[in-house]
Amino acid sequence: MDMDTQELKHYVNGEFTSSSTHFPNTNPVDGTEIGRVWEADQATVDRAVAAARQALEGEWGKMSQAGRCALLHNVAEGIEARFDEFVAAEMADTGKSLIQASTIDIPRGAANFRIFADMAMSQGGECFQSPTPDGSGALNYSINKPLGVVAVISPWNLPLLLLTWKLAPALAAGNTVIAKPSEETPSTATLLAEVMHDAGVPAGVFNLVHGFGPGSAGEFLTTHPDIDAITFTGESRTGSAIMRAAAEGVKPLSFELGGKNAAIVFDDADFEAAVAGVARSVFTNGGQVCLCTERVYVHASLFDRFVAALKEQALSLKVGWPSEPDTDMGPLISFEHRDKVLSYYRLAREEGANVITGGGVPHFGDARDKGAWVEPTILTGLPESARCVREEVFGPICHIAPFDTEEEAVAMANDSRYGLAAVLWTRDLSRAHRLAHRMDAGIVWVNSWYLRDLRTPFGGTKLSGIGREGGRHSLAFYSEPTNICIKL
Ligand SMILES: NC(=O)c1ccc[n+]([C@@H]2O[C@H](COP(=O)([O-])OP(=O)(O)OC[C@H]3O[C@@H](n4cnc5c(N)ncnc54)[C@H](O)[C@@H]3O)[C@@H](O)[C@H]2O)c1
Ligand SMILES: O=C/C=C/C=C(\O)C(=O)O
Repeated sequence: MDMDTQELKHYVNGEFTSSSTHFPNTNPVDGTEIGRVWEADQATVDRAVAAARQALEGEWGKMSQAGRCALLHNVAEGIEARFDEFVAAEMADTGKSLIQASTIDIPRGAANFRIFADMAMSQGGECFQSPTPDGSGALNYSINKPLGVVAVISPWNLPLLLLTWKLAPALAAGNTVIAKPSEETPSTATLLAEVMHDAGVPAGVFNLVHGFGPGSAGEFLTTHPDIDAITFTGESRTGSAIMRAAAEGVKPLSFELGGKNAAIVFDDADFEAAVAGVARSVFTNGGQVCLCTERVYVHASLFDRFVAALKEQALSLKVGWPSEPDTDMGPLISFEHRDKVLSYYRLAREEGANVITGGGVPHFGDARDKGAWVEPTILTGLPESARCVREEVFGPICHIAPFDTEEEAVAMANDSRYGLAAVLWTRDLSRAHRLAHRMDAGIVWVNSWYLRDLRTPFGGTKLSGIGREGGRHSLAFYSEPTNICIKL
């Protein structure tokens, strides 16, 4: 793909195609247009769904598990063979740092295909030897069939990682897919289509349509009568809209949604580790990770020292050109998202926050002044009822509040409509286990953040989602078990 005159097409039934309208692709570093993206109309989506159905009932549906999983390994190798192209494309769409794109986003694209190909091959089924009234006995065993034609809708913050986190298990379980990446980040999804094509994935197995949500490809997919299931990662309110769209057809849904994640730093914590760990969990990817910390609770005895230390960390972040190897943070994804984050920076002041650092837009004196940049920001002094403490901002910002007792800390951390991730910083092993059990969150890290084992259940409670992804949890969602009872 030529990034200078980028023209991003859909991938339908094994062919790259255009449609009737297109939209610009913009680099948020300096606001330059880097190409154009075709927007799928209803007819394009209809063709993609029909191609997926035909593949499911054809070559792909008849292919062995081993054959499918060997192809997924080929895809992983194809991503790695074009690693630098994927890194460049991800950075151009998002402005994320070279460090982030090359150590997290793109490696996980390949890893996601490998983990689910291997787990699908090694996962057996259930079998029971059952008693019967006449004493002859019965054998109960289950087989897993694919759900069918699956719509995959993914967000812009970790574009390849989150697309393949859904796509890989869906294909490993034998489904066919129509994927719609975020309109903000079309590039690596299109590269992936090239890799899938070259890897020999049969036509119609993986289809890619570009576009927006309402009134565009996203809505055309979620309301399509021949879609069998929907897997979505994005904002909670979008999840509500998709639930409404899917309700008529009672479609299975997998949702990974928003968060307002808390970190709790206890008085016995390794102070330096906690400061560095919280800085990482607040500012990674400019705070544009669903698992990022936006609420920090620090034991009163450490509070002033911790605030000062985290401020020092924020000021030491290199907010700069994404391609520079020591850059920690780039711009936000778009001007629209920057306006949202800046509106919370203004709101924080209106709600009476102390702005410890940040709260505005950095000045570079070069082309970056035309990009979607904000300053890393730390707040204190707000009540727990403040909107900046309750609502997801999804930017490089956190609010720090003191606590005196465990009970107080847990109560504040759990007082949220979200329940995705929590981080506990303590050396007390008993407290770590005891409080991890009490957190209203799908994922709890102790003395670490974003350490990932892809076999573990990943997802959130409350407004943070429905279901879990990861390992057998993903394969279970993308499968329909049938139990068979044989009387002996
Ligand atoms: N829980 C997780 O694992 C996780 C991971 C990443 C991001 N997120 C969340 O995602 C959000 C940021 O991502 P975003 O801004 O791309 O989210 P978003 O909801 O705006 O968009 C996500 C995707 O949904 C599509 N979409 C939007 N409206 C739609 C509709 N009505 N019907 C069908 N498709 C529609 C978009 O085009 C995009 O592809 C944050 O809230 C973040 O917390 C959650
Ligand atoms: O922004 C959300 C990040 C999600 C990360 C994962 O789903 C993962 O690491 O598997």
